[in-house]
Amino acid sequence: TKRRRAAPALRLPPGPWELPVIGSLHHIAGRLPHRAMRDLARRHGPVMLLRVGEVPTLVVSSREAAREVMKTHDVAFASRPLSATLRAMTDGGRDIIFAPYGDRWRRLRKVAVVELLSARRQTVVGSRGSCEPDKHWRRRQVGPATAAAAPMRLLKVRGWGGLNLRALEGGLGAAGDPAEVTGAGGRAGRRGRRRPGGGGRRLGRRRRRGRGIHGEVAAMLRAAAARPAFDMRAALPTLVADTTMRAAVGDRCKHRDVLLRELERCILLAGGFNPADLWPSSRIVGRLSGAVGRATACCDAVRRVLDSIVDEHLERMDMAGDGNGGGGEVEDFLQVLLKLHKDGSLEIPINMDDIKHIIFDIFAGSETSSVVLEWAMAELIRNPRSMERAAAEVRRAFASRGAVDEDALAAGELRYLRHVVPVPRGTTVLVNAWALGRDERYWPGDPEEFRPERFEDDDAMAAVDLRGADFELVPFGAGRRMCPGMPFGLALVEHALAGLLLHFDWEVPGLADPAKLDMTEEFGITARRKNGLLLRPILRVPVPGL
Ligand code: HEM
Repeated sequence: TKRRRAAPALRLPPGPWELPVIGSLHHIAGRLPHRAMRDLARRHGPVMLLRVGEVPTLVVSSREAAREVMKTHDVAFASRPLSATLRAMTDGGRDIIFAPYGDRWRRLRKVAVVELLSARRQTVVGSRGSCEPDKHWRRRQVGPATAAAAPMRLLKVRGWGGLNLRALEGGLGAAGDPAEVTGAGGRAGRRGRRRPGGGGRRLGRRRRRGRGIHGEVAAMLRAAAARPAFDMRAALPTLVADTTMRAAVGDRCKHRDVLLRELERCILLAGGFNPADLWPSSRIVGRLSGAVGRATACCDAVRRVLDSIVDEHLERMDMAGDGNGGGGEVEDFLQVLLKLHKDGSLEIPINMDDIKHIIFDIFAGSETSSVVLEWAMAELIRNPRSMERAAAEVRRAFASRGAVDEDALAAGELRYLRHVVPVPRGTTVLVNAWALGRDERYWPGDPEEFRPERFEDDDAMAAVDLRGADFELVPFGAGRRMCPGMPFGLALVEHALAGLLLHFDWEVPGLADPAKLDMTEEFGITARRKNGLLLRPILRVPVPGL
């Protein structure tokens, strides 16, 4: 085909790396794909080209190969594959997560980083209004972990990631763009004081309405204290959704449950191996599959909710007259986007639909935080010694203060040269982050075992960085498309977990041996727990406000 003739070359290891998967699609569809692909990689090597339906799919399962994709050839792999389902869901990539790499993606991401996810904003969003943003950030970035942050480091859950989706769009070896916004922890954090789009005008930094991370976590803890059994599966996504929407649209969203339900559908559709996506050239398969129709329905339902949120905002902004809405006290992310739309100051104009996609991205992108929290709680329940140690440390740090203190928490060869093999343009690339985080070569001992002590100072693995520098642990991805919500996600996860461990001991009702807790995984675009997590809270440190 045309695409094949234009094939660039990627350095790959020797071996039988091209496998037709059509005959054994059950490997992928019937089991968890990341686990199935890890097993295939053990037999066939860390770089395999699978043919999943008609789609050439390069599966990458070693840190060297992951580095090739996400660092050496980051530009070539800087787009994500847009299957028919994803195209329907995102109006052809009008959002940030699935926007094709280029100027438009760069500018949208920059707006999100600067106006919502940067350290400065994160502090505003999460704070009780007390700490200085820059100091707060610097301490988080370079400072040695404080005593309070130490227990949280113990709780790093290895291999959070599922499959990182990338697509080979451009040629390999293209020059990088020095003006890239890589994430809130990088250059963007330092540059994040200017208005995106080059306007140079500083956006108002007013105090936000209501509470941020601290307040939402406190509300969850009060709810836990009032119940004999606490349903983590319901509570954690609610916590994350409320915190994120407060930051994005200024308040809790009254349509939160509808958005969560639609998000659930999107995640299943986006991560599923839909026939329409695997045989894109077949109209019959496309029609029979129904996935595109379901994706369009999801997209429409989300748009209806966001329509009403946007209308309310516009009304408030009109009434306030100063363009800020809410009586001049608040400027949330949606207002920033609406103003950019109205005054056209973003070099690449955004329309109202784009704005809705971006807001939903923020809502959807943060979902991972609740997945991580639920896994962390489940692992701690199964490993009472780790739980005991973590809870003891959190209580030592915070019990005398009566609550988690945000400021204290914040203070914390290429063997591929042998063969050069053509990789067709348009190939889907799956970096199996899940497999990397469980690889015996990088995590000796029992790599599947939850052992937070791995990350303690005297262990060889303590220096492994989860911010995209060490490719055996890439929960937030790496390179240009790395997660821009990392500081926000980490702050939320750490704060919520510290609160849960500070105030309560936890038990599983009716389960005598915690080691028997069900840990089955479910497949979706993120690696989630299959079954819920109903836990009994036993109050240890009074919850403030009760
Ligand atoms: C613990 C929490 C989180 C984890 C583990 C996580 C993980 C990830 C991963 C693995 C990627 C793909 C990176 C790649 O392709 O290299 C990603 C992308 C993204 N995440 Fe997160 N994330 C988290 C929290 C958040 C939050 C809180 C937000 C927003 C509020 C967010 C917004 C996004 C966005 C917009 C992208 C797409 C970036 C782009 O394509 O340019 N994430 N995240």
